[in-house]
Amino acid sequence: MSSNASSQLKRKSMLSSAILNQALIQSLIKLNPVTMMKNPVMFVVEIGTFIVLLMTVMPGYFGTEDRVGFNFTVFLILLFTGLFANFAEALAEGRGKAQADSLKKSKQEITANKLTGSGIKAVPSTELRKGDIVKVSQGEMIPGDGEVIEGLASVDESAITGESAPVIKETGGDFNSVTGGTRVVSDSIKVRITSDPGESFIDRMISLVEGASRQKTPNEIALNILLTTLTLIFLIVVVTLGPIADYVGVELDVAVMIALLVCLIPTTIGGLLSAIGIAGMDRVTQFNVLAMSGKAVEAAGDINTIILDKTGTITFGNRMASEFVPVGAASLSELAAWAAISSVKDETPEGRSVLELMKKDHLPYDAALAAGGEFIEFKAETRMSGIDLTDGRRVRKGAVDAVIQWAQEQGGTVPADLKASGDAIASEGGTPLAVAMDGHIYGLIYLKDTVKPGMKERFDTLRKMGIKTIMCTGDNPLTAATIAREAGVDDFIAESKPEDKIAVIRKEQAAGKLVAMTGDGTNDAPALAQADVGLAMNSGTIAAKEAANMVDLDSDPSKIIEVVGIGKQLLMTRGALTTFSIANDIAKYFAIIPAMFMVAIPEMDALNIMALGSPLSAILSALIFNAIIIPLLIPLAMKGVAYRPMSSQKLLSRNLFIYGLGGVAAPFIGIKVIDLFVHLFI
Ligand SMILES: Nc1ncnc2c1ncn2[C@@H]1O[C@H](COP(=O)(O)OP(=O)(O)OP(=O)(O)O)[C@@H](O)[C@H]1O
Ligand SMILES: [K+]
Ligand SMILES: [Mg+2]
Repeated sequence: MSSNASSQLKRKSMLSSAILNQALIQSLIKLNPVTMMKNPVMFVVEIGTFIVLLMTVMPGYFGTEDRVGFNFTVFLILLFTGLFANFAEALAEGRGKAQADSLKKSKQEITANKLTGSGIKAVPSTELRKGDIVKVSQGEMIPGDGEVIEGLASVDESAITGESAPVIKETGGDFNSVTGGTRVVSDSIKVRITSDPGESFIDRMISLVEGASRQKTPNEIALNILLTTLTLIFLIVVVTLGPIADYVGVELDVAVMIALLVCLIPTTIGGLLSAIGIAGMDRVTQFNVLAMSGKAVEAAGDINTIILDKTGTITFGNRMASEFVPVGAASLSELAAWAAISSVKDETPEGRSVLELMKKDHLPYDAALAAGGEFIEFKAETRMSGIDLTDGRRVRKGAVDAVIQWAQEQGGTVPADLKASGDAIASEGGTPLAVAMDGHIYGLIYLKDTVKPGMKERFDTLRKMGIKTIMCTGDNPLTAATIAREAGVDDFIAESKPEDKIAVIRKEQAAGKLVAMTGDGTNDAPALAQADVGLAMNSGTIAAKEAANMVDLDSDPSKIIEVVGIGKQLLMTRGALTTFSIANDIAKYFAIIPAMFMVAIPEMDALNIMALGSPLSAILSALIFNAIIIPLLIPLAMKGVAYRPMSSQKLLSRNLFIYGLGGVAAPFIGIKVIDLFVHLFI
C-alpha cells in the first residue's frame, strides 16, 4: 500500500466525475431483470415498462394504434423511473468502489523474511500462512497481519489510519498487533502471522468499502416486505378497477392503468432504500470507522446505553505524576525514591511519568538498586505494579486500597493520615497511587488527568437522545465520582475489573437495552463481543478487533458518541423517506383516478379538483412527478436528513409531521406545476 491510500477513507468529496460516469453506466447495467428482481417494487415498474414498450412497437397487435405517441411517452417516463432508482444505488456504491479500487491498486506483493528451521528465507507475502514467523527490519513493510512476539519497533501505519506519526509496537500488552502493508520505521521485530492470504485486514477493508459483503439488514428486509405487500395490494386494486370500469361501461387504457399502478406503489422509497443504507455505512467509513456490517451501524442508531472507560476516553488519559505526598513519618525524598524504584521498569504512561517527575524536581534515587530485580508488571486485576529486589525487599505502588491490603499482608500498619491524603487527591479528580516497601507505606503519588473539553455537552446531547452513559473505571470511587460529575455521565462503576464490564452489559441487555462500548485490550474482547455495538481501537489487540463489530482507525474511544449519531441518522433518514414516499402516493391517487374516468366520462370533470389541463396531461404529469422525485431526493438519501438530538418519541412525531405532511402536499404542487408545462404539448 502506498501512502496515497492513507487519505482515501477520509476523502470528503462526495462526487467526482469518474464516480458519476460509472454510476450512469451502472444504472443501465442494473436494468438486468435478474438484478431488478431483488427489488420487488422496482421490478414491477420494469415489467410495466416492458408491457408499454410492447404496446408502442406492436400497436396493431394490441389495438393501440391511436395511442402510439402517448404510450411511447409513458414508456420513456417509466424507463427513467427505473434508471433513476438504479442511479441512486450506483451513486451510493460509487465512492466505496472507487476507494476499494485504489486500495487494491496500492496493495502490492511484499517479500517476507520468513523464519525457517535453518534460518531466514525470502518468500512472497502471498505464501504466508497463519502461524508463520517473519522478521521485519527498519524500512521494510510488514508482510501480513500478526502479533509481535519479539522486539519493539516504531511502525508507520499511515497506510491504514491516515495518521503520519509512527506508533510503537511491542511484545505483550495491548500494543502488539501489527497490520500487513504498514512499514517499520525503526528497529526490528519478529511477527507471528495471524491471517491466511485473502483474509487480512486490508482485504476485509476492501470488501467492506466495496460493499461486496453487504447484506441487507433485518430492518431493511422488514421494510422491503412491507413495501412488497403494499405493491401487491395496489396491484390488486388496479386490476380490479378493470371489471368495475367494465361494469359502468368505461374502457380503461392499459398504459393508463400501468401509470396508475406505478404512481401508487412506493417507488420513491423503493428506489432510494438501498442507497440510504449504503450511504449510511459510507458516512461511518468517511469518519474513519470500519463497520463490519450494516447491521452494526443500524444497531448503533438504536443504542440505549453506552459503556465508557474513564482513562483515555473521558479524560485525556496521559495520567501524569504531578506531586509526591508523604504520609506518616516518611520524608518526601524517601517516598520519591521508592516510587522511582517501583517504576524503573514500568513502561505504562503512569510509570514513566513518575521518573519524569523525579527528573523535573531533581530528586535522587539509586537506580542500581533495581538492577537484577524482578519486575512486577501492572495488572488491572491487582491494580499494582512494582519490583522484587535482589536483596529480598519488595516494592509496590498502586491503587490505595490494593496497596493497603498488600502492606497489611506483609505485616505492616496503615499510617493514620493516608486515607485523608488519598481522599483529598481523589476528590479533585486525581488518582492517588500508594507507595509501599514491604509492610511500610511511604505516601502517595498524585496522578493528574483532565477531562477532555466538550465532554459535558456531548453527554448532554446523548441524554437528549435518551441514551444513558455509564463510566466504568478501575479507579477508586471518589476519583470516579469526581470525574463522573465533571464530565456529566449518568452513572459510574468504580474499582471495576475487566470482567465487571461484561456483567454491566449483560445486566442492561437483560433489561431489554441495546448496549455500545469501546475497548482495545484482549481483556475487553468478551465485552466487545457481548455488546450490540463493540467499537475496537485500531491500536488495540487482534482479539479485541476480531470481537468487535466496528474498528476505529483513529483509535479515539470517544468516537462511539458520533457513531451512535450516524446510526440514528441512518434510521431517521429511512423512516422519513418511507413516510414521505407513502404519503406521496396517496396524493397521486387524487390526481390520477379522476383523470382516468374523465377520459371515458367527461362529466366527471367535477372531480378535477387540481384543475389539471387535460386527463392525459394529468396522468403524464403525475407519472413524471413520480419519476423525478427520486433523483431530487438522492442528495437527502446520501447526506441523511438533518438531525437534532431528541428522544425517539419526539423525533418520530416530528418526522411524521414534516415528512408526512410534506409528502401529501408535495405532489399537489409538483403535479400542478408539471401539468402547466405538459399541457402546452398535449
Ligand atoms: N502503572 C501503574 N502502576 C500501579 N498502579 C497503577 C498503574 N496504573 C494504574 N494503576 C492503578 O490501578 C487502577 C486501575 O487501573 P486501570 O487501568 O485498570 O483503570 P483506570 O485506568 O483507572 O480506569 P479506566 O478503566 O477508565 O481506564 C488505577 O486507578 C490506579 O490506581
Ligand atoms: K410511486
Ligand atoms: Mg486504564
